[in-house]
Amino acid sequence: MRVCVIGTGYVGLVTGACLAHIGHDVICIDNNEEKVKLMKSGQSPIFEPGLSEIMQSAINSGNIQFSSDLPAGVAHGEILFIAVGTPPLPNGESDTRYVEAVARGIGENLNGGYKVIVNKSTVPIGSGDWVRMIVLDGIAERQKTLIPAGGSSVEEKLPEISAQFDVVSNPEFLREGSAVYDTFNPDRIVLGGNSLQAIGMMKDLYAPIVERKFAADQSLPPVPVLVTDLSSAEMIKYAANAFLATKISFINEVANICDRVGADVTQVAKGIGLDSRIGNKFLQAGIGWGGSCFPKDVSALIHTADDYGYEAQLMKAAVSVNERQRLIALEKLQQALKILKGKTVGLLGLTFKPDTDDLRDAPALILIEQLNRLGAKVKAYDPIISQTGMRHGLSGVLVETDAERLADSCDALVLVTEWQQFSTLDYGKMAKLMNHAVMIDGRNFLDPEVMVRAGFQYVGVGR
Ligand SMILES: NC(=O)c1ccc[n+]([C@@H]2O[C@H](COP(=O)([O-])OP(=O)(O)OC[C@H]3O[C@@H](n4cnc5c(N)ncnc54)[C@H](O)[C@@H]3O)[C@@H](O)[C@H]2O)c1
Ligand SMILES: O=c1ccn([C@@H]2O[C@H](COP(=O)(O)OP(=O)(O)O[C@H]3O[C@H](CO)[C@@H](O)[C@H](O)[C@H]3O)[C@@H](O)[C@H]2O)c(=O)[nH]1
Repeated sequence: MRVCVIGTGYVGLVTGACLAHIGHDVICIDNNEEKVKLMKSGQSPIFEPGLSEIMQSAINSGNIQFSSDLPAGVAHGEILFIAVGTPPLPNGESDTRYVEAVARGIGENLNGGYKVIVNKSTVPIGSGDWVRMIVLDGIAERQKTLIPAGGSSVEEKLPEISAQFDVVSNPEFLREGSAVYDTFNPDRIVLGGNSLQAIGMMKDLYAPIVERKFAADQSLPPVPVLVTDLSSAEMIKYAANAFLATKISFINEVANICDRVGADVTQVAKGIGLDSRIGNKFLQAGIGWGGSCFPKDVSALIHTADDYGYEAQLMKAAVSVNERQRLIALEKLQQALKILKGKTVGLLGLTFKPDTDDLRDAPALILIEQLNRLGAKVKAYDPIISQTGMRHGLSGVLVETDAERLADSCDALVLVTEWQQFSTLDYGKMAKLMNHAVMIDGRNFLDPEVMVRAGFQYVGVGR
């Protein structure tokens, strides 16, 4: 099928590349010319395992094009994905201005056969109908520009724009760091809308994925496809993220109690996770959740509830537990070093999770800010950020090129991101290079006994 994906961030680029890889004819549109240039040269503007390979295979098969030409994209696609960002406004509300710009742009350029406009961005409940309205506005705007010069009556002279379309909500559940894998191996596909034709086209589009033709385990039953109304589809996305974030806040709260009573939260998580009603995923206690989605999506749902006069108490509690949790490493550093002024703290990892270069709402950023406030010097080593350096605009932190340089002269290390590489560092050597060999393991990632043998005073979270 002919597909146009508008917005080539994590979601748009992975979606576009994966759909091209499974045989669709895809054009990816972005208004950032630099990004388009980079993608045209076969390079991915983001670090995401497996993405460059998928992009390259799609480029080689001629199934993918990159462009900043929205009209060309709209003309090309039978299915038009909106995949631009929906960042948070200061009050927690979702900023939908990029979605609005794209929807208007689609309307202004619609002319021709039937199109399905798909909201893949995470958008507030009700946005499906709103997008429809904006597209219609765009069509009306264009129509005005088409009135022939000298036309006296709009009704008389208005040319026909053939613009039949439906809007579908198709929320995205991929995780950064495993986005390509998640796209080919989804737990479910959610389609919201009331047009049989549009839903039928979406099912055709995803058929190879539903039938697990590109899955790691092709013997599994087909991927469940949930067809529902627009608002429920939009709500599913927010509810899924809010539930997962709450689950993490819950285990973090349990970890803080474990710290006080002398229990080990990793054992507790194992013990409760074996209950199939609870499940063992998202029970990793640590320094709190971050990233481009959980914080903004939970806040947006709280804001929506607020708009309807409902106080989302549980979600607000999940957020406040998380805000406190992000400072837990600071508290533990103060317990170990007492005074932080003048001390040097090294951060192992900067990104909000491993296998991504994304620093959006990363717990490391708050730690850097707070350590600076308390007069500590902050250094960091991150397998990806150390390579890409200051392009990320970090301030208040010296980014080192390897873990041993990081350890040199530090008074403590904090493991912030559980990069796999951090399991095989020479911790014995690192401990010797430090002023004080203190290790705050913000992800309970390291083996406490190994750390003690390496010469560290080891401090985990709830263990
Ligand atoms: N990042 C994730 O893991 C993830 C997962 C699921 C859902 N989502 C949701 O998907 C949406 C996109 O997220 P993201 O992280 O990929 O965003 P992003 O910020 O990484 O990328 C957005 C892209 O859209 C482009 N853009 C903005 N305005 C445009 C316009 N008018 N025309 C063309 N391109 C335009 C930007 O240049 C950028 O490349 C958000 O709503 C997000 O909540 C994200
Ligand atoms: O047991 C856990 C699991 C995760 N985290 C933290 O939670 C945050 C989010 O992690 P993860 O969910 O793995 O990454 P994202 O890429 O942000 O993915 C989430 O957000 C996406 C955007 O909406 C959704 O599509 C995904 O389904 C959803 O998992 C990160 O800071 C993790 O360190 C924990 O602290 N403990």
